[in-house]
Amino acid sequence: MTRAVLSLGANLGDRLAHLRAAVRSLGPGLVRVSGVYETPPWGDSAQPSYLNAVVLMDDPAATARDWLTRAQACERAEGRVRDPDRRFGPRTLDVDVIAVWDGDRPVLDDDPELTLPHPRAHLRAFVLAPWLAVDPDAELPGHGPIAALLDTPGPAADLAGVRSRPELSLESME
Ligand SMILES: Nc1ncnc2c1ncn2[C@@H]1O[C@H](COP(=O)(O)OP(=O)(O)OP(=O)(O)O)[C@@H](O)[C@H]1O
Ligand SMILES: Nc1nc2c(c(=O)[nH]1)N=C(CO)CN2
Repeated sequence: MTRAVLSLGANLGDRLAHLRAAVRSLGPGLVRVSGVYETPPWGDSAQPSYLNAVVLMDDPAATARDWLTRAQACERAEGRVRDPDRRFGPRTLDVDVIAVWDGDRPVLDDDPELTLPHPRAHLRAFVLAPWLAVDPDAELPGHGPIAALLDTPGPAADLAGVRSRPELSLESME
């Protein structure tokens, strides 16, 4: 049985529509959806700002690898095109697997195809802030409480630019 935290990001096209499509297609197993946040681009500043959110998932049948398969299927469905020359460049939809638990045990893996926890999650206010809002006691395996991570220099500096967009809810999409 696995639980997973996935992060969603979009900065091209109809950003909200891409996030909504991801939430809809992740469907069964969705436990909680964060609010939507407007965030400055991280890692490559010459691109539009992002909408970011985090979802908490739980599916007794899913392996850790299944979460990556589902994440990548969502990205493909939203027409994501990878630019090999821009590692952190713009995209219609990015779905990252932030962390996975098998029962109470965190899944740790240094496989480049699926590194767990996500190797840059602890540095990203655009992941930590939405996650904290839906699970204040959460811990990122190997790094500790996410509330404390948001107090570390990189995320703390970036947090000032992270803005809640309550009018852009992902929860009631009918
Ligand atoms: N935890 C993870 N979540 C998503 N992809 C991962 C993870 N660990 C490794 N990968 C691998 O990373 C590769 C590149 O993924 P992607 O293009 O989404 O990266 P990115 O979004 O540009 O950068 P970042 O992973 O820093 O957000 C994928 O082929 C995937 O197999
Ligand atoms: N604010 C923000 N910046 C990013 C994001 C993202 O989702 N949000 N995703 C990236 C992909 O690696 C690179 N930079």
